[in-house]
Amino acid sequence: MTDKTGGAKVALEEVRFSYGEMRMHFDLSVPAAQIAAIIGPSGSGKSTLLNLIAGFETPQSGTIHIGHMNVTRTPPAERPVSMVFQENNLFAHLDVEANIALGRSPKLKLTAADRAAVESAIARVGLAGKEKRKPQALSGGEKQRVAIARALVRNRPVLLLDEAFASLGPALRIQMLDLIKALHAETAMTVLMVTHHPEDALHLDAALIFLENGVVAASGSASDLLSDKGPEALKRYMGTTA
Ligand SMILES: Nc1ncnc2c1ncn2[C@@H]1O[C@H](COP(=O)(O)OP(=O)(O)OP(=O)(O)O)[C@@H](O)[C@H]1O
Repeated sequence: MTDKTGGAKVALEEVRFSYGEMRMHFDLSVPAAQIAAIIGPSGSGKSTLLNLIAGFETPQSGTIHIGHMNVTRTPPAERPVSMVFQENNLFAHLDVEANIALGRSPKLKLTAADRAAVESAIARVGLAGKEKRKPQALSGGEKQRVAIARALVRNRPVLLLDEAFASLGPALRIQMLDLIKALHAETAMTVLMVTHHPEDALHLDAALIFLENGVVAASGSASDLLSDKGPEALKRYMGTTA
């Protein structure tokens, strides 16, 4: 796949959302074609932030823009995003090819162009020869490759990864990060990635967004924020304060 999808800017303005007592307030902007890693303690609001962008949750107030589109009240399927979760991305009764093709046509009514896009995505994520396998015959890493291929054929400018590689071992996680890096270089999509590994942001040369208690406590380049001069709150999270 060599077509440049081209990313879109993701901007949340004064977005407020709460689950009971847990009040969250997001004001942030990720430029088009940037990779941003979202880190922070458990319960700080990382998944909620992605769910608001994807449309699985709706803000109580504030606005969300993706590119020039105000998507604050837009249903998830109509937003220009794809999302990959930690698990359960695939339908167990469908083979690799069909699981990916769902990204083009939810009823699997495929045109020749759709089939070509699916074939190309399968090759791009390194699954050629495994098209007819069902998810149960795939490793954890292969399953996530299928989910990424589905996102690729959707051709959306924003990719959301919610701890997508958390259940993989370290070497496989790095392989998947390298795949994202290569796909990003080809498509220039905007990537927002929730991770419990701040070093992932360094590996991807990404921006870092650090959440604490439902707000952005720090943001900037990963190498700056993770250096000695980074904010105290981040050092506490990293366990690097004296
Ligand atoms: N569906 C829900 N109903 C009620 N409260 C929720 C729901 N989902 C999340 N919460 C609460 O909202 C807060 C933020 O949750 P969220 O899942 O966004 O955090 P997170 O940073 O992704 O955490 P983790 O790293 O553990 O996945 C937490 O206090 C959580 O308990």
